[in-house]
Formats: sequence, C-alpha cells, structure tokens
Amino acid sequence: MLAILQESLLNAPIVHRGAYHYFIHPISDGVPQLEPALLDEVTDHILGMVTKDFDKILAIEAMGIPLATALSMKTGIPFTIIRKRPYELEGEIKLSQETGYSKGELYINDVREGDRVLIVDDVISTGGTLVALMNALEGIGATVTDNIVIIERGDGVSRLRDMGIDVKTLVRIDVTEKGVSIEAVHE
Ligand SMILES: O=P(O)(O)OC[C@H]1O[C@H](OP(=O)(O)OP(=O)(O)O)[C@H](O)[C@@H]1O
Ligand SMILES: Nc1nc2[nH]cnc2c(=O)[nH]1
Repeated sequence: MLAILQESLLNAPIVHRGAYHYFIHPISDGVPQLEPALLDEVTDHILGMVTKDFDKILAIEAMGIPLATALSMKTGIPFTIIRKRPYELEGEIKLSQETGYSKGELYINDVREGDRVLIVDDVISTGGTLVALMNALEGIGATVTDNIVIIERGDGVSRLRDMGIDVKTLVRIDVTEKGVSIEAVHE
C-alpha cells in the first residue's frame, strides 16, 4: 500500500547539506511536481490514522501547507500555519527550530488554550522541530489530538517517544548518498 508514495521515494534525488544527505521529494519539497494522486493517497491515509476529534489542523511552513490544505478540504476543518516570519500580533509565540541542517525561528498565531489540534508535517528527522512545537503548545494549553508526519528518517520518533510524545508516520526511510531505501510502511 501507499504505492505512489513508495515509488516516488525510491526515485528521490539526494543532495548534500553539509554532512546531511537531504532527499528531495514532492511531499517534502514540492519538487519534482506534486501529483494530486500522491497528495490524495497520503491525506486519505492520514485521515485513516487519526484517533480523536480535532477542531484545527496545524501545519508547519512550508511543506506542511499542502497537506493541511488537502486535509482541510476533505474534512471541512480549518487550518493554521506555523510561520517562519513574525506578525507581532498579540499573543504570538516564538519558538526556536533546529533540524539536522538548519536553525531558525517559528511563530505560532491563532492557537488558543483548549484548542484540539491535529499536527501534520512532511518529514521528521532529528525531531527538533516537533519537540519545540510540542513544548510551545503545552505552554498555550492546546491539546494535540494526533501528531502525524508522512516521512520518518533518523531517530526523531524514538526521541519524542522517550519524552512521552507519540508521533505516527506513514513510512520510515533510510537515506544514503546512493538514494532512499524504505525500511517500513505503516499501514
Ligand atoms: O525533525 P527535524 O530534524 O526537526 O526536521 C523536520 C523538519 O524539517 C523540515 O522543515 P524545513 O525547516 O526544512 O522546512 P521546509 O518545509 O520549508 O522545507 C520538515 O518540514 C520538518 O518541519
Ligand atoms: N526534503 C527534505 N526535508 C527534510 N527535513 C528533514 N530532513 C529532510 C530531508 O532529508 N529532505
């Protein structure tokens, strides 16, 4: 299952970001082009994995956005984007994001105490982004009903699990300079 996702991952080009082998894929980069059939496949799969009701979808800029858009269209539930730029609105929360190849700031707006949010993102690698986000949401008093990421690599999921945070992924991959291999598909 997840045939289109698997096939496209096996064809993903690899580039170097320092020592980090970075795969390039329609879901995580919008390059090569993101076919509607792939977006449909992964978002249907996400909706089959959610365990609880939610009233907001939370996407991390940039590549959480197409996922959240498709999920919102399928469910009628609104989404909010965690942005990489500030708006300086009242109540805006700033958090520091660190990945395997970058550091930056993220800004949360329009998430409030008592909100029930589904977090959706394209990739988890070190887990740095989600750890920072989960801490910020706990501070706000929002409930994360499910945390779903399409592509898993590295030790981020086990790092979060050790902290008591559950993250579900659709596929686990390994990335070397030769390309992507698929280690597990989570049906
Ligand atoms: O588990 P981590 O090591 O934190 O990596 C995961 C993060 O890396 C990517 O974001 P990136 O900042 O590259 O943004 P993009 O969506 O704009 O490519 C991805 O969308 C995740 O948010
Ligand atoms: N596209 C892409 N996004 C990532 N986010 C974390 N690691 C990666 C990666 O290797 N490729």
